[in-house]
Amino acid sequence: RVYELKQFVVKDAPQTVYYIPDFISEEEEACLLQQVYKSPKTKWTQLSGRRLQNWGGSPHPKGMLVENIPDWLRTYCDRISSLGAFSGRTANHVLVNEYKAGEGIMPHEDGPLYHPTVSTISLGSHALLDFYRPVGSQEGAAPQTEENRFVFSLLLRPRSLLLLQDETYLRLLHGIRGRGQDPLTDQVVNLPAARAQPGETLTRGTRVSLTIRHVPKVIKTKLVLGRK
Ligand SMILES: O=C(O)CCC(=O)C(=O)O
Ligand SMILES: [Fe+2]
Repeated sequence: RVYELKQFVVKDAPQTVYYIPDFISEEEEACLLQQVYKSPKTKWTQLSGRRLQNWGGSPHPKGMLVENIPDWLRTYCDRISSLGAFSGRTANHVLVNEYKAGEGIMPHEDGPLYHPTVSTISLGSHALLDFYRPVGSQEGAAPQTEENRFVFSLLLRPRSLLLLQDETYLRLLHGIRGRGQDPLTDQVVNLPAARAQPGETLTRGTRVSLTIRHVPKVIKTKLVLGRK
């Protein structure tokens, strides 16, 4: 399993980043987008700079109350899990994020409630995912601006799969700048795999991402209706 993934490792990133272009087909992308936009309006949460759908339950320190993941997402949870992404476990949680051109997500850590692997399928448009050292992690008196905490970026093309593990997931923050255009520099470490050149500028459209993860601590409700 790991052997199959090995060819997709991003060598210029700290360990461990896999970037798989065209992980899904255009038909699958279209179907997924259709399903995302067919979901009930109440499934969306509006945040500043993006909209969000949560599937599988709300992760909680005491355990996640498991909710059903619909088949259209379950297929991808299974497909990614069978790559060995979650050390033999199966993904049970999906966040759907929608970003309009110019929107983004502040640098953050995903926190301890998830297995330390995140997998992301991008739909509709690209994004530049930026990585930062946490505040306070550098010696000396240099001001801790976002700029000098910045480490590298990854270009996520539509239909690609990104897998982040280990150091990259645990020690760095990740975010997406809220802007409409992305100039590509050599700080984007997966340009060849993403079939792009430094110096190019990509214009953003609406991107929908599926963030697929495994939440180890769950509570399964035993609701047995109509029985003693
Ligand atoms: O849209 C993305 O690729 C990133 C989403 C993310 O970081 C999150 O939901 O925690
Ligand atoms: Fe995140």
